[in-house]
This record gives sequence, C-alpha cells and structure tokens, in this order.
Amino acid sequence: MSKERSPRGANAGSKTTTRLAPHKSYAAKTKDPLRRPERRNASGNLIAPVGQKNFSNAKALPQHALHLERLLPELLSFEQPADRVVSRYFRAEPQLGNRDRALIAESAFAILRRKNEFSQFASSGEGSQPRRLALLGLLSALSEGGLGSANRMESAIADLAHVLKPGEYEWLQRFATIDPATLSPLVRNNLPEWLWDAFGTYPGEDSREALAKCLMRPALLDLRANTMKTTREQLLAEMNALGGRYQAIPTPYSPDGVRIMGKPALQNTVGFKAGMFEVQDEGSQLLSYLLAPKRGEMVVDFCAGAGGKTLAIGALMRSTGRLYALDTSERRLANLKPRQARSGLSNVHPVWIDSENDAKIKRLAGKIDRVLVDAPCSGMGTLRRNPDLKWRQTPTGILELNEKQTNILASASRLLKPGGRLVYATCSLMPQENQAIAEDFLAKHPDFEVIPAAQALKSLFPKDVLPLGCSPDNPWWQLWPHIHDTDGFFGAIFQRKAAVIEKKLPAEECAPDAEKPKKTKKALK
Ligand SMILES: C[S@@+](CC[C@H](N)C(=O)[O-])C[C@H]1O[C@@H](n2cnc3c(N)ncnc32)[C@H](O)[C@@H]1O
Repeated sequence: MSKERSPRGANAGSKTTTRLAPHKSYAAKTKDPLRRPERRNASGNLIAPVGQKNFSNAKALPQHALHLERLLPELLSFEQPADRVVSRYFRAEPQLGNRDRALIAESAFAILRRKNEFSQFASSGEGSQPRRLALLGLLSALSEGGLGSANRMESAIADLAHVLKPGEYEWLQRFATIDPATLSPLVRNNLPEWLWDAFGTYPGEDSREALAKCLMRPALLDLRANTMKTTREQLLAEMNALGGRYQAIPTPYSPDGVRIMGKPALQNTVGFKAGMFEVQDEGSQLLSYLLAPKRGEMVVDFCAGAGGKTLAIGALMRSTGRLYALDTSERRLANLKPRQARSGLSNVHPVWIDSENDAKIKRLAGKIDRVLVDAPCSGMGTLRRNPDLKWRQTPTGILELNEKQTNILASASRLLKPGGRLVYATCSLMPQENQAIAEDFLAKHPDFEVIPAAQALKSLFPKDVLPLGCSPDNPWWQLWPHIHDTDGFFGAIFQRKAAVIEKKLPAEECAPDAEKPKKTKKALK
C-alpha cells in the first residue's frame, strides 16, 4: 500500500480556487445544481473567495452534501481504494474549488473512519440514508477534521444549520448527545470484528481502545524539509511567513520534520513546486534513519512505490552514490519522476521490475551496501489516512501478503554485500506481517544477524533512555499512532555476516566487479 500520499481532504485533487457561489444563484444558473460556472475577473483569473484565504473555517453549502450523496455509493462499495474514487470524482467535477474539495474529501473520509457508528445512527431519521451519512460526514469534518471554525459538535451543527432541511437539525442534535459508552465496542470503535479481535491480542486488551480511538481521527499533516534545498528552520520560517490560517511547528522526533497545524493546500505553493519539502508522515521520515545510508554508497529501495522513502534516503546520501528505486508498479514509479525532478536529487535511478525475481535484480546480487524493503502490507498503521483499508482488508488477504513479504525479503537480501544492511519495514500493526516475517527470515538465513534498533538509532535520540520506537524486550522498531502520533510502522534491521556469505552464495552472485557502479548501471539497462 502506498503510504506517502497527499493529506486526505486538504490536498486531495486540489486545483485553483474558485468562488463559492451562494446556493440560490448557481441553482438558478444551471439545471444541474452541482454544476456552477467558474467566476473570473477581467484578466481571466479565477476569483478568490472574499475572507476565506485557506481551508480553516470552511463553510458547508448545500451542494457539498449533494456531492457526498453522489460519491457515497461507489465509496462504500469498497471495490476501489477510496483516494482513487475521490480523485476520479473530482476530475469529473472540474468546477469544484480547493475548499469544496477539501470539505467533500474530509467528510467522505470521516464517513469511512466512523462507518459503524454513522451507519447505526443513520438507519433512522430524516431524509435518505446517503443524505444522513453525508450530513454526519460534514458534521465530523467541521468539528474534528480541522476544517471548521468550531471544534465542538454543537457549534458545528449551528454552522451547518443553513444546509439542513426541517427535522435534520434536531436529528443531528440527537446524534451529538449519544454517550459512546452505550454503544457496542465494534460500533463505538468503528472496526470490523476481525480487526478488533486482532488488536485485543496485539497490542492487547488494555490498549486496543486507545489505538482504535486514535485511528478514528484524521492524520496529522507532516512535511519533510528537503535538505538538498533548504533547512527545517528556513522552511518553518517561510511557512509561517505565508500568513495562512495555520501554524508550522517542528515535529517532535524527525530532525527534518515540519508539522502543519491546519489544513492548507500546499501543492500550489512556490515552496512545494521548488522542491523545498515533501508531504511525509513523521514515522515514515524516521524509517530512513534505520537504513542510515552514507555518501557514495550503493543503495536499493526495493519497493520504492512513488518514492516517499527514496527521496528521504537520497537526501541523506547528499545525492551521491547510486540509489536504485525498484517497484513492480509502473504507475507508482511514474509518480516518482516529478517528485524526483522537484527534489534536485541526481542519484536516484527508478527501475521497473516484473517481480522480486526479475533478472535485473540478480545482476545486482552481492553488490549493494544497503537495501530497504518497504514491503506491500495491509496498511493497518495508516488507517487515519486510509480508513477504507479496514473495511477492504481481510485475514485471508493478510495471509496472501505474508507470502509476498517473505519472498520479497528473501530476494532482496541477495543484493547485499558482506557487512551490508537490510531493513524490512511495513506500515502494518499486525505481528504476522512484522515480527513473524522478520523472525522467519532470520531462521532461514543464517548469513544474516539482527542489529537491535536501539543500537542503530542511539545517536539520533541521545536524550532518551531508549530511542523512540525501541523496546528493551526485542530488537525491533515499532511506532504506534496512539503513542507517537505517527502512522504505525514496524522496522527490522539485519546485517549480512561477512564470514558466512562467502561460503553460502553461489559463484555468480559474488561478482568480482561488486564495487563498480558503472558496470552495475549498464547491467540494469
Ligand atoms: C508499502 S508500498 C511502498 C511505499 C514506498 N516505499 C513509499 O515510501 O512511498 C509497497 C510497494 O511494493 C510494491 N511491490 C509489490 N510487489 C512487489 C515486488 N514483488 N517487488 C517489488 N515491489 C513490489 C508495490 O507496488 C508498492 O509500491
């Protein structure tokens, strides 16, 4: 699952701002109440809405509820990833401005986050079921999604009043007075039964409710300062100088992280276009420190996707050495291209592979200093960002992923030189995708040993007794949304032993030109 995506809601399919016309005027102008003309000034530029410079204090309008009603059937069929459904919908509705998109997307994701609770309440009340869900989604986006001026449900209902039909105001007020303790655990925690049970086993009954509650909230919006072009301090100063209704603060753990308090659209900013930053969860930023790449090294990002981690790794390498970004998805690798261009990195080499056994990979065997396997996984650590996954994933699906994870890790391990570092990572919270895969790998690969995460990270967090995400009981690295306010991540660090590799590797894998990047470059063409 791809993890570094645009912040839900705020930037989903963002485009140039259009005027939010009052309901009556656009309804009068067009037959379709959802299609209203763009408003432009004499120079042909889109007219910015008066008094609404950014996404805070978004104003819900009747058409927002109508768009949600249209979007919901496909979204709730769970046939496609929610972000794809929403992006496609926005492409088909080019008249929608940034704020419209932000509010519709945030409401849609709120409905996915709290599907059990909203569906139970919406089984009775005013209007159609989609209309009821749409109103609950808007209410959630305005009160908890960072889009409204109100952070209490009662005031958000008042903000929605002009959108409501007779009876709906009282209906929403009834919703606001529900005591969650009266709801069943599956309803109040908005999880499918299999996942609620799984969280009861791990992390355990004491903490599963705290985890589930955290996963019902929208994710934070974190940026990684691109140190090839700026520093975190400069980025903080520049973001705060823009004067939007948000605040930029340093992230608590990642040295290059900037947290945006608010929901601005960033994709049209000069800083984004100039490659000063990438949107990246703080936990994902930290993962590159497990790999700890050095200048001039040969590095492989085995499951690079659209390159969220590739770009962070490339910056740590100061654009030196060679960084292969492999992936089986052409679409995802294509998305890496513009990000790479913005980043200013010249050491990144995207390579499409047909599988983890592609012949191109065999040619790199034994030549690489560091390999990251950011494996395809259930994505259960990203449910704040991708809430549809909890309804789309199944225990059988996770079993299928386990086989893939095992095979990819085994194949990737062949790339490493003696003494080279291998990092296995997921954004899953499920031990069968994490610890179990890492332990199985160790058992089957005696030429590898574990480097405890606490040892690898200690220089990064010198003030802590144990570095962030490390445990005194095991060598793995794990971040939890309800503890660290990041996405959930798992990391295992292995090192290829020097002595065993010479005996174990087949002759063709111990290529004599192992340290000649030029030959390797040809080999991958
Ligand atoms: C968790 S995502 C990677 C996210 C990416 N590292 C990032 O930071 O944006 C997993 C990726 O593994 C890729 N993948 C799936 N099967 C693969 C295989 N057999 N070999 C390499 N990559 C694979 C998927 O296309 C997907 O992009």
